[in-house]
Amino acid sequence: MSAKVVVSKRRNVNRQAIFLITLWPFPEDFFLSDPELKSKVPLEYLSHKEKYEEAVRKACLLFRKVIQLQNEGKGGMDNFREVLGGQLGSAILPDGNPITLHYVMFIPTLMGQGTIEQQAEWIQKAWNCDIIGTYAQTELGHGTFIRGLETVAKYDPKTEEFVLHSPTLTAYKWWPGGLGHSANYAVVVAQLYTQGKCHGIHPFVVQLRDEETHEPLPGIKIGEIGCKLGMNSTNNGYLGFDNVRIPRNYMLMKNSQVLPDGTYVKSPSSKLTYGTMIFVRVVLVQDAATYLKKASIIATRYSAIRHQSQIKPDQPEPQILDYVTQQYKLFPNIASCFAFQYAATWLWDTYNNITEELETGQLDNLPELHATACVLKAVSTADAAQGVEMLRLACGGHGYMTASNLPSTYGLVTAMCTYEGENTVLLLQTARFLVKMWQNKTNVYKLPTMKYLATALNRATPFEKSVEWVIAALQKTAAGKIDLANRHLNERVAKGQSYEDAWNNTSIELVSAAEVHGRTIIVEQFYNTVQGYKSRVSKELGTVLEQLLQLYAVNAALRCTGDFLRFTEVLGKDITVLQTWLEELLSQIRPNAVGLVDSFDMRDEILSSALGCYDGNVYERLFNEAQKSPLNAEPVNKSYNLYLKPFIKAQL
Ligand SMILES: CCCCCCCC(=O)SCCNC(=O)CCNC(=O)[C@H](O)C(C)(C)COP(=O)(O)OP(=O)(O)OC[C@H]1O[C@@H](n2cnc3c(N)ncnc32)[C@H](O)[C@@H]1OP(=O)(O)O
Ligand SMILES: Cc1cc2nc3c(=O)[nH]c(=O)nc-3n(C[C@H](O)[C@H](O)[C@H](O)COP(=O)(O)OP(=O)(O)OC[C@H]3O[C@@H](n4cnc5c(N)ncnc54)[C@H](O)[C@@H]3O)c2cc1C
Repeated sequence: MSAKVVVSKRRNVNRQAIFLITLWPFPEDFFLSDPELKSKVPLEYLSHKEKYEEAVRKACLLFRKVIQLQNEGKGGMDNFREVLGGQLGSAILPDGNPITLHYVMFIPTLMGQGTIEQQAEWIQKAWNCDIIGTYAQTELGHGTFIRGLETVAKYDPKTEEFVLHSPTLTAYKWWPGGLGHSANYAVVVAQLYTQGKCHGIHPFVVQLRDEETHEPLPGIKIGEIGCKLGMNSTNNGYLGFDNVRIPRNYMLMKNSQVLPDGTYVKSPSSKLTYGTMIFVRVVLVQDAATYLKKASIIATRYSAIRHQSQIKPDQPEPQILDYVTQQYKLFPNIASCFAFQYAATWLWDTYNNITEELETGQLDNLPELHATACVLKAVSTADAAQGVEMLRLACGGHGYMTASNLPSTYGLVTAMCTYEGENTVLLLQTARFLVKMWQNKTNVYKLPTMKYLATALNRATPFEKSVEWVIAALQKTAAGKIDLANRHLNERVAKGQSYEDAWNNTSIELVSAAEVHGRTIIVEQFYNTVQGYKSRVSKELGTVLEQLLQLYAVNAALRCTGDFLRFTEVLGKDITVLQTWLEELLSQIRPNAVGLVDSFDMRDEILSSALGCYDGNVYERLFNEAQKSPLNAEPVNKSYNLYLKPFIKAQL
């Protein structure tokens, strides 16, 4: 079947209507039609240095255009979100944006951790890009355990300055995006010492480079950390301090202060220092959805084009989209795109509501927000990374081509499992809060994401083929796992282990319990969203949304088969019903598969993929991309006469 026929075979699925989280009309054309935002040579054929230089060129043009839109009154933060996110952002800068951290962490930290006066001093400069910042927290020796960070900031009351110093090599900041050669300022997280006492980690604004010459300032040792699995133009850098002095008011003092005489004024909560990390984790759930959508579009469209093998001996080669195993690789990932999108939207609203409460000094909901942001970031990024790799494999050899854009997308999405809190560590953070709520259930009913813990364990959940049953079974399983882990914790303590050792020895169960809790939230949000839409969309659309919800739920249930058999009333025969249900749903979704991924509404320029192009001309595009290889510029490469020919002759 030629590409043209495939294009016309798209079902009458309304592209906009399906994806009901319609984004405001962002002017994609304003960016994508700009020839200066296109690379003259495919990035993969540039050197490491050229990749970075090309990325800086594009990033500056990109943000200049965003600021132009803003000055013309055409959008604000939403435009930044678009160009920084996994959709347009990664299309224009597929190997990472060296200025991302300026907008994603430097400015938000100034806003979240600076006093009003400090915001007045720094925010406008940052928005105007008079200064370019990054967020320097991680060190060579510490990324997760931030209470163990070694960079010190010692207050000198005589000069009313802080002296920043890296006492060891492992104290060097390592990883911050843009730190290598792009940023001239940073928020630096360091151990605060004043009047001879350490008060833990605090954020400081530090100038790194001269604002005119960009030369590193005295006492600043700075550079780039080298090649990585992906994101090689993000300019992740290292930073060491040799007794660098900064004025007292360069410590961001919204939550805690150091007075001119060195007196330390404690924050209402040490946890407020961690605020920026919650914000980014919330943003990453949306990015997980975006990267998974991109890979789903590419792999599904390619699966409609690719013909291979035979289902029946006397039949022509079918679309690989007709193999049920191929559908099983693709369709649950399509359903996950919707699930993560709806979870991201719900989490973003929750974050905004609770952040407003924090502004009024109300901290009650911060612990649940932290636990929820941790688990949704961990589950969505892990599933998205696994999903993108599965979708790459579903495209066979051509999925391994750089021109497919699947390897690069994998490089971007898998990094999210590590940065902004390594996933295991974040799941343990959620587990810590779940166990605390389990041990003292008096307030659990007040927690929207955890109130099920009050009743789920003893609630009967007789099997039925419904999403409602899956949610109830997931809740009962999560409660059962938390209860069991808590019992094992107590048994270990009773046998004489310290609570910390007991925690470590129970941590596999704790991580698993937190993960099931996270999946419970995602399925429930998907369910709530679909219920909310059903009365507002056409019957056909409601049916498709219901099919996607059921597919996501039954797939989540089948991933938990072992735990369901341990913690719910489900029996082996019920698992067979779930498997058959899944297969029915794959068949029901098949006619709309291409229309569904079209509804993600990503243009070819965003997909940047020879396999995912809307017109389906895959083979021509693969061949044209191959011609861009510098090796094809000449029929005989010089290595033949230099090495190969002498080698061959020597063997004769
Ligand atoms: C496009 C996007 C680009 C982004 C690029 C990437 C940028 C980065 O990677 S920036 C660096 C990110 N680094 C991290 O996320 C570090 C991860 N580590 C951590 O957050 C902490 O070390 C952590 C939470 C694991 C442990 O911290 P620690 O202080 O030892 O906490 P812990 O002892 O476990 O708990 C202390 C209390 O603080 C609470 N807490 C911890 N973190 C937070 C938080 N972020 N918000 C609120 N509360 C928190 C805990 O819940 C606990 O509360 P309680 O005592 O009531 O139970
Ligand atoms: C692409 C990229 C961009 C980044 N950008 C920035 C940035 O801009 N700014 C910045 O400050 N940082 C940045 N980082 C650093 C990132 O935040 C850290 O890598 C991350 O926090 C993990 O810390 P780590 O690398 O020290 O890993 P570690 O914490 O050493 O983790 C290694 C292993 O130890 C395990 N482990 C650690 N602690 C525990 C525990 N308590 N219990 C159980 N297991 C544990 C982990 O699960 C993991 O398996 C970036 C990282 C990447 C990959």
